[in-house]
Amino acid sequence: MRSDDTIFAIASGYGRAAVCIIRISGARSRFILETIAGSVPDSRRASVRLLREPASGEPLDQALVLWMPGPNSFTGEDQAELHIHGGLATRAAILRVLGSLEGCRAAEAGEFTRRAFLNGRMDLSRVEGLADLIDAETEGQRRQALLQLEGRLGNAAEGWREDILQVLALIEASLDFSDEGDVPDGLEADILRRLKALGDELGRVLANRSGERLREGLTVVLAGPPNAGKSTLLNALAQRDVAIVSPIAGTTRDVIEVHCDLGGLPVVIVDTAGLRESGDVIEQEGVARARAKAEGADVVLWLVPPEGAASEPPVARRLLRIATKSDLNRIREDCDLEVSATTGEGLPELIRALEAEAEAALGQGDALLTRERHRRALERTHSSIVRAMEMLAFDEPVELIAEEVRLASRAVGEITGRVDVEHMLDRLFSSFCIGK
Ligand SMILES: Nc1nc2c(ncn2[C@@H]2O[C@H](COP(=O)(O)OP(=O)(O)OP(=O)(O)O)[C@@H](O)[C@H]2O)c(=O)[nH]1
Ligand SMILES: [K+]
Ligand SMILES: [Mg+2]
Repeated sequence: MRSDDTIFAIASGYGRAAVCIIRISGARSRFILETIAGSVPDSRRASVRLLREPASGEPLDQALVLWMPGPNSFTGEDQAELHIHGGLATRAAILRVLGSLEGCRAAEAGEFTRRAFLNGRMDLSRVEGLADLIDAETEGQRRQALLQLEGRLGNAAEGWREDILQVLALIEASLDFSDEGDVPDGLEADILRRLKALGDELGRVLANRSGERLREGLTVVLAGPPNAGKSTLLNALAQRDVAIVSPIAGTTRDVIEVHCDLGGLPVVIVDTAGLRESGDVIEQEGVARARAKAEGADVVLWLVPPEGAASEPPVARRLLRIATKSDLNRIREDCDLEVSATTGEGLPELIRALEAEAEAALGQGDALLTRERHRRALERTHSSIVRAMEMLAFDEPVELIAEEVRLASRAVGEITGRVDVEHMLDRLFSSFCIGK
């Protein structure tokens, strides 16, 4: 695979459709339009063209054609789009012709966006925002992904990096003033103040985990004794026949997950094996998985059947006790809610309770971090800042403190995928030259 190939791909999804959009990017985009569309339309003006097989001149389709020269295109390269008719034979014919042209090939997954990143059109955080936007299944996820695509995290990370580099410049500048090799007192207070403000801010950002949860969904685990009605309730909540239901205790062994949209927030509902001692090794494994799932869950719904629960509920962050099969009219005490999956009684209340849990855990989308990757980079940034403050307090050598601050700038740069830290330092120091 060559990175200077011109690539093409269907951008509008597969299957029969009214219109199919083929996206093209690379140096031969103009040549492709000249070859199959006869001529290149005005830049960024949708124009109708008859597409022809280059060798025979035979018509392939009537299409809307776009020409978007670089560098102000999505990928930064010359780009074209063919809006063709969405029939399977039409698209197959045009893809075949494109593939037969020299220097042109089908794109790999993510290759358009990879080129956009490599050409500096998008930083890594925006690339991730774009991926999340395409995957977004709920309103909350859509909003969060769009904010990230628009650069909310990327801009914040760039701002932190600029602050860190300013501190670094001050530390390096103090080399010129200091005889003892440590930071002179006059500068030390200023540097400490800046580091402290930054450390506090990053600490606040790290404390908010709702962005990652919103991206992945709130996990709600259905747990309880065998035959409590877990699988029946899962099917009722999912409004689909996902899990096998039977009067036989020990029906469910595997962990079954269903993604739901509750009030615009993503919730993953997990059905598990009924908790009991069992001689059956497969059921034992199911029970072990059920316990592990419950322990990692955001919310456990502990299902209590009419005959009561023989075992204790698992350890959980949040636990709601749900009396099941309320149509059987047996009173259970100490339950938060009563439901009947058979009649639907209590289901709206249960859904509202879950919506409230999701709202509380996922917040209003004000979190900056949406992935473990961001968190790890920012944690390293934060600990380097804290260490640099300690080193300053202990009058350690300037060079060592500078190195620690440099580590912080590199770690925060990973969020946007910036690698040219050194270049940035060059620019900064050229405008910051003191005395020499
Ligand atoms: N009357 C009544 N019966 C129910 C209700 N929910 C489930 N049942 C019945 O209870 C039995 C067990 O239901 P399941 O959903 O398989 O229970 P489970 O907790 O998943 O059981 P295991 O997977 O074996 O642990 C089945 O016969 C269901 O039809 C309900 O709301 N009312
Ligand atoms: K069952
Ligand atoms: Mg079950």
